[in-house]
Amino acid sequence: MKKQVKVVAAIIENEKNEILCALRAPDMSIPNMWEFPGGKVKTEESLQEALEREIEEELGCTIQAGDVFNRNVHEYDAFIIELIALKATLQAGTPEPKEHARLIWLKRENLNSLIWAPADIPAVEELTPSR
Ligand SMILES: Nc1nc2c([nH]c(=O)n2[C@H]2C[C@H](O)[C@@H](COP(=O)(O)OP(=O)(O)OP(=O)(O)O)O2)c(=O)[nH]1
Repeated sequence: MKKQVKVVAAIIENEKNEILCALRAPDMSIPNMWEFPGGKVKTEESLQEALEREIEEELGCTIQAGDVFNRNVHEYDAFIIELIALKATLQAGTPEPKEHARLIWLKRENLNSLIWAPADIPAVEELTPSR
């Protein structure tokens, strides 16, 4: 049976209505694809606690994690992911790519110019204006 992982990811929007996008590094799993930063939820953690911890570790800044925006179950070749995207707001510090290859802020209408990790597509679609 494939391993199942529960992953939280942050939809962080700045004052210019841009959303933070992160490029996975060549040495990460699912390499060279764009994602919303975050990571695996530990058993004792709430979704919000997990996301706040992961963002501190990965981006070196403090966020407040809010409500669930999108949930998607996706089957990769090697594992099954439950990807839970939460809205989040920056509280302190500036996001820096400690593990990612790059970070960029993009307007919603430009999100689909990136190559996203397949599990992220429903969240990207929900964020993207239909016309
Ligand atoms: N953080 C994050 N991970 C995502 C997204 N979409 C997606 O498929 N993933 C996958 C990539 C990873 O395999 C897994 C999250 O693991 P992680 O970011 O905690 O990375 P990790 O180093 O702990 O895991 P791993 O590389 O050892 O598998 O979920 C996303 O939007 N954000």
